Amino acid sequence: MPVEAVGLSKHYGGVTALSDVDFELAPGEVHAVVGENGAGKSTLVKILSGVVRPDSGAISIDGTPVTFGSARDALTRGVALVAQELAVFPDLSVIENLFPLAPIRRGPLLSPRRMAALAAPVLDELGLHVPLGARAGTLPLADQQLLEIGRALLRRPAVLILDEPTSALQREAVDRLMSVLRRLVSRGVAVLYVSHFLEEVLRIATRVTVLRDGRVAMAGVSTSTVDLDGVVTAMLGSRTIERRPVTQRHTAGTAIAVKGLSVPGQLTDVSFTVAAGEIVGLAGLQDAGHLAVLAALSGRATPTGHVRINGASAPRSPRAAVRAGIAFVPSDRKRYGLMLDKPVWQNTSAVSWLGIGRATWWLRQQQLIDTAWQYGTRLSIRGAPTDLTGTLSGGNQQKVVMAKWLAAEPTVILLDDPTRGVDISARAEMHAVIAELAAAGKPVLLASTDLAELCELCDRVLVFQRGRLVSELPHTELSEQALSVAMNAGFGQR
Ligand SMILES: Nc1ncnc2c1ncn2[C@@H]1O[C@H](COP(=O)(O)OP(=O)(O)OP(=O)(O)O)[C@@H](O)[C@H]1O
Repeated sequence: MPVEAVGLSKHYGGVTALSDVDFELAPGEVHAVVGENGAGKSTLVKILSGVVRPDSGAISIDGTPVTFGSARDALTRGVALVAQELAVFPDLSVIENLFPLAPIRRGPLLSPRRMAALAAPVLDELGLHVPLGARAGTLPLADQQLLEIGRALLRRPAVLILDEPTSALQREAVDRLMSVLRRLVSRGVAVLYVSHFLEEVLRIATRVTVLRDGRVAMAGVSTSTVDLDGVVTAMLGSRTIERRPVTQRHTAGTAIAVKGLSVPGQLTDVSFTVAAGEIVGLAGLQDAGHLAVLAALSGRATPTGHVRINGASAPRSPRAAVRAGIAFVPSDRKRYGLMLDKPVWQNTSAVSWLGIGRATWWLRQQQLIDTAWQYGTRLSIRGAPTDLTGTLSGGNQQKVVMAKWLAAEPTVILLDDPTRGVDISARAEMHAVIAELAAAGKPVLLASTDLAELCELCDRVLVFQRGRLVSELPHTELSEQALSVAMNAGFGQR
């Protein structure tokens, strides 16, 4: 057994993140850890990889007790972590990110040519084809995620810990990662895999452990003896997921009209309309142009062409978009979404604040905290309005991003992977909220790497390839299979 943990506990102030957790990971297995947002998954993997020290409990590797002083300490013992929050160095190049210790260990072993030679097969295996000299911060989120995985693989770990490795990845990249993991496992590597994609988990993992409220609710059960229902029941305990029927919507009038929209290098001559109350999906592989549509409509790109949003022209900046009532919920919460060093309530009121001015903002503090409670309860955010946002679990942070836009009562909703890293019950709740916004007559544009999400929510989906709008699937024709085919079909169908 390379890793054996007994009685791990971790408290943050009054919050119990992990309580008396036993966990084992064998060579040549993928052991998945699942649970709702805030269940303690990241805390467990951070302890096992030396990032966080437990309050109590013991860890042994190959039967030898270990105490990790740091992540580097764990690395020297063969334990590598790909953390949930991406930690690429944005100003360093791809190759510098892959070999962050190279400047310290200078010498013939790590000459630039040698580094490139070592990196090439790993990046190839992962399907990450980017110039080695490119600045990591300029890469799309999915490539940054692959870059981090590549960095961990180059360490040739005996134990590889992946915390939500596929949250930004398209299906093809996920499939490639699965093949890589299968190869690693066949070589005897032990893999700990944390994910909210339960089907993916049951596909790749040999065993699954479920955490609930910091405790083990299902311990290392073989995936051949448990199904999706069993895992979900263990995750939720006595609770059930409330799936409220999607409110009947009446779409009327054109709310968004786009004609000949282009963004240099990203989008070419795209035209479509969205009715009030309609949810229109945007789908495409990486760099297909669908995200450029959101950027153009939210003031984050300078487009050419003709745009009318509720009768007004396209906003020229993110601030102008906010003032025009256009909400943009990003997938990259670290970069665009949140002030992590501020309490939750300041984040949830950050957008409304732009409209009401700083002085009033302070005067209305209690009211804003109440609003944060209200949305926190609605989206089941685990954490109080006064908690620092950075102390919330990843999925709960994503819910705060959503809450801050809801609190601003927007008139146009633009969403980019809004449920990334969010657990199944919160996902259902967020879907209900999106459907309600549409039912209230708001136009919604939804980009998502989660094809099931597009099928569940959208009235129709626009499919993009290489900067062009190539097809449109009405609700009646929507399926994950159909979407996948449309996204991958040869360029220029139209
Ligand atoms: N640094 C911290 N300070 C305070 N509380 C924390 C800290 N880190 C985690 N917590 C709390 O511990 C609990 C468990 O968090 P953890 O990140 O382990 O959950 P998780 O299962 O990984 O959730 P998610 O699926 O959202 O990533 C949460 O209530 C979280 O708010």
